[in-house]
Amino acid sequence: MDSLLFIFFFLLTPLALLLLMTMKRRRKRPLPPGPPGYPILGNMLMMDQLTHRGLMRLAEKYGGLLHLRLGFLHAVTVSTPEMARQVLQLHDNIFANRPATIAIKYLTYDRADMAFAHNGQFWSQMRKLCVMKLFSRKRAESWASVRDEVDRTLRSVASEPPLASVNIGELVFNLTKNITFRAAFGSQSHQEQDQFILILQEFSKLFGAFNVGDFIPWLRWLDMQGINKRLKRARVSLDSFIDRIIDDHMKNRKDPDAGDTDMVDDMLAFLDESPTRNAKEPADDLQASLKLTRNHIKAIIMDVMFGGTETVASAIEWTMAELMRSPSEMARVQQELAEVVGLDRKVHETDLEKLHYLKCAIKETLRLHPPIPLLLHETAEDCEVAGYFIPVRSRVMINVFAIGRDPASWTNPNSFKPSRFAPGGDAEGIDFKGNFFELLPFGSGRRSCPGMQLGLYALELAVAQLLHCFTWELPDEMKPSELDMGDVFGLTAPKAVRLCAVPTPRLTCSLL
Ligand code: HEM
Repeated sequence: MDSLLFIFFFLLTPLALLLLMTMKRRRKRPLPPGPPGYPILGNMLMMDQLTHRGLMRLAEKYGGLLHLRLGFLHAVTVSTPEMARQVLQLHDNIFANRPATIAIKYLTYDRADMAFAHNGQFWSQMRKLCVMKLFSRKRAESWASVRDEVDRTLRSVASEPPLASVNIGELVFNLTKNITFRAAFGSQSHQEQDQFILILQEFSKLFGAFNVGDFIPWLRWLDMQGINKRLKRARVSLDSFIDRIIDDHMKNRKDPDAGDTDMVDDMLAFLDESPTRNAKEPADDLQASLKLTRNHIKAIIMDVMFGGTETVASAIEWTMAELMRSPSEMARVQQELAEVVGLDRKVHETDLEKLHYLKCAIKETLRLHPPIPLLLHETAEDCEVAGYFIPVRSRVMINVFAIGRDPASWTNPNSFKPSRFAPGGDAEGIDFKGNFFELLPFGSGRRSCPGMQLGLYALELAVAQLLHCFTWELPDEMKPSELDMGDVFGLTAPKAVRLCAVPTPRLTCSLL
């Protein structure tokens, strides 16, 4: 009896008090508004509405900060510039973690990459490595692969028979895939590239697969969909593929200052088993403190492949599609190209800075079609935003797509009007570097895109060359207004129907 009393007073009473205090605190600060859900399942039956477009519609009804319960998980969506400022600037240290599904944890070697690492020391060192070495401006400028691959794409278009329609979507996806593959691994055989694409495709399917265990943890062990077996197989294929490439690179070490290194070369200096790892010179702070394993290298390479391929490809395709749907805007961009570059040569990188209207058209495309429409973050602790309670480990979805079309921030938000960013336009001076919360295609703050410079370089050069070297007509006498502008939702939001168009050479010089 005595021991029962002891348990009651010394263990249960404090626990009950704690519970009461938490409930009292919670009652003062409600969760953000949201649609009602069912017991245990919460809003899981609304899964098909959790796309950028579905969430934008829900935000119109419930507001810029919206709460959903997905099984045992709290989810919050952010759909206005002001709410985005609150989570990405005011409370950025709380909102800078990343959520990860079972599949993502396994395929990133338990968050050994940068994109899925939680905000902390490891992530900040990885970020330094990426910003200073792997994705630096110097690398962008010396990225011969961008120039070479864009030229190769132009040659392939120029060699099409007259009046043949070109699938621009496929063309530019191949282009960006080749660019990132060469930047990551250097030149490899086509056979190796095809093998790697198969691995990437399986990773992509597994990243997007719905897994009940992510929402109801006690159902994890069941593996009803057989996902665990597929995850193991996918990782074994990646291991054997990249281990071979790392071994080859270790055998043929390159001078890091030679200027022709790829990302694997650059990361070898940080590999724990590397012979140069403990060399006396040069040992900057990062090299002394950051130790990478092969798993880190594999995980970072996957970040680059996923972060840098489809994003850039979909931005090129959307820019071309928006311009083809607005012939007067297309004419203005091509007129600028003719004046700045001249019709007797291709575009040089140094021309890009002078192509102001082309840049406006790209900015307007990124506003209407941000390649990553939902930014996924996770809270590191309980907090309060705009008077609402957001629990720790909530999944946060920042709806950049809805924000870019916010009627309170943009006039005619759904129209394609590049001139809004030009001198005298009502959005003049707004850029996408993360200071203007109404335009966030690259995010803002500590988790914003570290590959922005590289991405923009490939995007601007590809669009400029395609529009300068050719005029484009829609096939089969299709009218611009008939162009399908629907998108599909996944890790990115590319065009649902690939853009096809008929090119006619525009320059007096040969492209072949
Ligand atoms: C048009 C091109 C691109 C767009 C629109 C884009 C957009 C984004 C966005 C929106 C984020 C997430 C921001 C957040 O969660 O708050 C992101 C993160 C990231 N991007 Fe990009 N990106 C592009 C190109 C690239 C390229 C070329 C690379 C690599 C070479 C890259 C690598 C990454 C990585 C590694 C992250 C994760 C950063 C972190 O979690 O700390 N991206 N990008």
